[in-house]
Amino acid sequence: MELQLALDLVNIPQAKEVVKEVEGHIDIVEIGTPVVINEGLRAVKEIKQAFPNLKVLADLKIMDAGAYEVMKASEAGADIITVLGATDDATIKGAVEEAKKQGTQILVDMINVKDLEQRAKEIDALGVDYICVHTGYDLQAAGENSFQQLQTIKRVVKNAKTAIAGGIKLDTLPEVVETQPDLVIVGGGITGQQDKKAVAAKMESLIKQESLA
Ligand SMILES: O=C([C@H](O)CO)[C@H](O)[C@H](O)COP(=O)(O)O
Repeated sequence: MELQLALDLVNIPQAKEVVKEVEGHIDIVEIGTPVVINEGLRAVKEIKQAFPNLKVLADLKIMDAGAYEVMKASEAGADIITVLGATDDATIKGAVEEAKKQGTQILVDMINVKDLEQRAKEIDALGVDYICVHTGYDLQAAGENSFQQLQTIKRVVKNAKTAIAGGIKLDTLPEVVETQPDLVIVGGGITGQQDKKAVAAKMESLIKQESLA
């Protein structure tokens, strides 16, 4: 099980500061969608250059032009790029083919997918690397989470790795790791804390314990 730090509400210098603080405790650093909107793929490039030992995920949430956008993110230094599960298969296939050429990986974000079980099976057959359940900020504000959805994809996904994102905090992490996703994505649960390093270290320890169990 791996831990991904999601950076959403920062600029590039702030992103570097946060990563410097917690880099020993995370596996992947995510350049979040709001950061890409504000700073462009330059954010991916600068973080990869500054932290070459960490994998960098570009959260582009691709909905169209899969191959082209994956190519651009890969050229900027991304190791993993996100595509939305709600899009059509042609976009996902294009993204997967291009990622293979580039030596990068595709994480499909299932945010707002209505028939999760059926769509997860379809997407699993397309050769993606990760399938991720995700409750976005707007539904988190309404008290929702994806813990139940994680159990669904754990049951039906046979090839891809499974991942979960959306509002995970230190106190809810044990419930998440019990279901054994391959990847846990945490943003505000680390970035919103006073002592980010201590929280990331505790999360890492919970995740590694569960991986050994
Ligand atoms: O993908 C995300 C969201 O849609 C904003 O871009 C976040 O990175 C993801 O939800 C993880 O962040 P937290 O919910 O703060 O843990």
